Amino acid sequence: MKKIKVGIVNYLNTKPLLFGIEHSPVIDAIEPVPEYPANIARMLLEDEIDMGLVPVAVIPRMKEYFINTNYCIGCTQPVASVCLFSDVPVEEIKEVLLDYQSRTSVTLARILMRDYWKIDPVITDTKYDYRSRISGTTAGVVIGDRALEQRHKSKYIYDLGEAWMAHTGLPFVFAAWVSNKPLPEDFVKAFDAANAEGLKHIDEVVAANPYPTYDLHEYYTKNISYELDEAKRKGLSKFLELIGTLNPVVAAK
Ligand SMILES: C=C(O[C@@H]1C=C(C(=O)O)C=C[C@H]1O)C(=O)O
Repeated sequence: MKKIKVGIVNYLNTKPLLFGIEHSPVIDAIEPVPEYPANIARMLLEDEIDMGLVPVAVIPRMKEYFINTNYCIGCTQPVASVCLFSDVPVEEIKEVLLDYQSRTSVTLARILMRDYWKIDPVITDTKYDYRSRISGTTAGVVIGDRALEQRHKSKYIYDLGEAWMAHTGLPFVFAAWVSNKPLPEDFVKAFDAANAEGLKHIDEVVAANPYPTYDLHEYYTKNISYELDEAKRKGLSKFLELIGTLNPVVAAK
């Protein structure tokens, strides 16, 4: 049988879900494609993969989409790895560099700058590592493992998950298992069960990934929230609605 191509975010935050997938028979039904989130989004839009841990900000650009399983990369507390990093307080920021690896968080940052922080800095897209340019009044949105590193470097750290919750009172979903076609029900069920199983093995995942930069147990159990429950689905709808209020050119990036 043809394997289902699945884009898997190559960050530490995905390891618990990946552990479950790799230890489940469902691994034989898939071809895993490890990539950073913006590339997973592009591959799904271009039908190079069937499903992925897809940045939810690209959902409005899909002809047809299906949100599979009850798992996601979300947060109900500060997320730690999606932040606006700056040398100066937010109201003094003049330019914001946006992470080329992100689709959701850069969109979220635009919404929060407009509606929550009420600042209007110059927004600059990036194409490659830009972190050394975060200095003075130039701030940067950084996601993933690189954000956990940047926490040791920047004086001001504005957590985008925390700001979203302060602004809306809702949890946030960064990425979900989105497919561009309906997938077999028995596959989705097995994939859901594999995700659930992975989350029961956090201690093993932490042990397998020595990481002096940040406490991964804390990251997996307090910062990232993996259950795609009702409250998160509400947060997701609200976010998709707000994307529609952005300048269409920007929203479609
Ligand atoms: C919490 C995170 O969520 C990620 C953020 C994404 C984005 O901004 O597009 C996409 C996938 C998630 O892995 C993170 O990477 O730190």
